Amino acid sequence: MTQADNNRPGGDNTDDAAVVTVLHVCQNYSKTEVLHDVSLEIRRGEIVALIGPSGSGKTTLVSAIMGMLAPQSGSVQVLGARMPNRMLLGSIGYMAQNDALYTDLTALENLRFFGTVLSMSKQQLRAAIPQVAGVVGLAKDLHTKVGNFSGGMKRRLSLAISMISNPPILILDEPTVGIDPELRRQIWTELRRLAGEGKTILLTTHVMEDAQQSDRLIMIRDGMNIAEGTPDEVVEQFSAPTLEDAFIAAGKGQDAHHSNH
Ligand SMILES: Nc1ncnc2c1ncn2[C@@H]1O[C@H](COP(=O)(O)OP(=O)(O)OP(=O)(O)O)[C@@H](O)[C@H]1O
Repeated sequence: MTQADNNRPGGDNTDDAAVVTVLHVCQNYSKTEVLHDVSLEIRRGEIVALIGPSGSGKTTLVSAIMGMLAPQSGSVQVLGARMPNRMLLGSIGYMAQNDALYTDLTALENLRFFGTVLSMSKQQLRAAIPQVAGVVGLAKDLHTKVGNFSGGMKRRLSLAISMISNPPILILDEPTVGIDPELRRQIWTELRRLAGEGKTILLTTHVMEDAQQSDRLIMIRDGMNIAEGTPDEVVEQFSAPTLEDAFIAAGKGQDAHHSNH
């Protein structure tokens, strides 16, 4: 553990400590309930995937975990602190679903900008920028204006930015959209390395390969946590041959549940 980790709130977490604890969270927009009594726990060094169909509440749940919204009921704790908590912003590297990048600036300038916002020194940036750019395969494109990047390159730059300050928690909203299989593999190797160092990684995904590679899956449907476990356990819970079949079976089960109420 680095000195920086020790200085962070809750940075002395032991290996099996819960880094994220969500308890009975409910969230409504107007009269629509988007999250219904969601509880979950994520431990240090785990890679957890939230999987669920479009509109099931994954991004809303992630926003509550990050403290970008205060849920109407229930609680969220991150590194032992109740969220929302501004002190924890620097401890969470976030990759949003919509790339929030400066298109008039180069990739290098974007990385420098976001690193500076996080109070990184010039020396820290000099070391971190080539490292994170290498991870996402953008080392040769650092001097290109982001406005000239493809969609996948923008996703990769957003991922690099989320990692720039080496935060203990990464929250990645659909990180591999538009990323080709070879680079996806490279990114997964890096995520595994980071988890091995004790980083905690939460991602949302529709991509079954990503779900399959995660340590644990949390299936979200209609704002509810309907299944949880390792990929093999989830497949078993639905008596399905593959994860994709389990995902489809979960949808059918949920539809049947609705028609009975
Ligand atoms: N600020 C908001 N105001 C009103 N409704 C919202 C707001 N944010 C999200 N919603 C609604 O809440 C529901 C859940 O949205 P959310 O973005 O959390 O789903 P998601 O699972 O992340 O979907 P996707 O996979 O498509 O990103 C959707 O019906 C969405 O329209």
